[in-house]
Amino acid sequence: LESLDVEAIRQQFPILQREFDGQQVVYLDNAATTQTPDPVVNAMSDYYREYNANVHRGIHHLSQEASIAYEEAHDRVAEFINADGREEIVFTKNTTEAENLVAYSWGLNELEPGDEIVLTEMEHHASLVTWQQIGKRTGADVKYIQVDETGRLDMDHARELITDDTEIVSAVHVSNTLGTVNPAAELTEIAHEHDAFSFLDGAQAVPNRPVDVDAIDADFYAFSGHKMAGPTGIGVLYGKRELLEEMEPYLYGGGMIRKVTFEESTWGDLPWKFEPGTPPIAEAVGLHAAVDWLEEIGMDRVRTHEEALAAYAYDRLEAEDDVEIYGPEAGSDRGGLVSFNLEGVHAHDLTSIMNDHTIAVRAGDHCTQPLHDKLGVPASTRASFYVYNTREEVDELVAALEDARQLFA
Ligand SMILES: Cc1ncc(COP(=O)(O)O)c(CN[C@@H](CS)C(=O)O)c1O
Repeated sequence: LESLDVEAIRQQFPILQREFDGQQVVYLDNAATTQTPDPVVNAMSDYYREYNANVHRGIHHLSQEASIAYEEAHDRVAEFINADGREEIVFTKNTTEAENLVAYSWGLNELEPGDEIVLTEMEHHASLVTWQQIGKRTGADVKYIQVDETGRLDMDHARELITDDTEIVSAVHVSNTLGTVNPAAELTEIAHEHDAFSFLDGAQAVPNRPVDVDAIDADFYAFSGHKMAGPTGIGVLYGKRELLEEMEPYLYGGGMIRKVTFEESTWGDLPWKFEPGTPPIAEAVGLHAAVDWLEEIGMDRVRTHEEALAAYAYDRLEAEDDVEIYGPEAGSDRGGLVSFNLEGVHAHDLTSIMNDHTIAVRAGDHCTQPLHDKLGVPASTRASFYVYNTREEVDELVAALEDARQLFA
């Protein structure tokens, strides 16, 4: 697998040439959001310049072009994750809304006291808070698969926790804090052994590695456009067709109906049933362009590049005596990010020092507060990589630690 031509890739991101105080930006906050390459920006500009119109098959030429582009974006995303067609691809605002769609449309209607929702201790708030609140409103119990001392899921505990009372297992595919790559297919298999649904949060997986929802056999799978070189404002809920067919929408309005009378309404075909009102048309065009752009690079090469950078960062940070790293050692089950703390320096102070060096990393709980409580730290600093990052940028990150030591430690 030949490596990426990072320089050629970087040329497509003018933002990476930006300087602050005479220093070129080192963008290592890709788990929060990735940057947007020119082909994606241009595709969205072209839409607004040449065929902007509302969708749902208006009669005029522009609406027909916009409708086709919007519908074909669903087809392209379906192909990208090996779903069975556009009917299984609902465009949402983001991963968070995709989680809420299943929670409100299925969870609120189907769950009752005695049922169980199984999450993991490393869940992002998008999943954890959503299902926690649905549990409170339905009386279903919420349980958490433990994370072991290496930062991996305790799969023995998973097998113990998932029972015939489990109705859904909602798990992060790749942890945005630990980098852990969870065994999505195995979790799904265990869930299915107990007739429970499997919902994978793929916000840190689809942008970074090949994902095949059919091979995983997930019932639901969610991710966001802005984390995969695409625009903000669009996410994806994948759902098995037969499940989405049975689910009641929870957002109503135009575009999602078949027939409306004063007394009653019936719902449109999939996926439109779950896409009320004017959808994110330009964003869908952008997401389509992002998928094309990523596929041109090749997701295997994206994964290899990220894992190599994460391994290099892990090794460099591991070599520092006063750095604590969270999550599994570098390898096949660590994605392209590293969260850590520098002894004696709060993550926010460290990240501020990093910013003095024009290095963009993230400090905080990364929307995984319960996990940080379990780790026994209030916050961590996280460096997360993408296709345009280099080993030299990792070296700059490590070098900046010295300033922090001088100032704070
Ligand atoms: C695993 C995981 N699951 C869900 C989300 C939410 O994605 P949205 O597009 O914001 O809805 C995220 C986004 N995590 C950002 C913001 S906290 C991070 O810095 O890690 C995620 O990483």
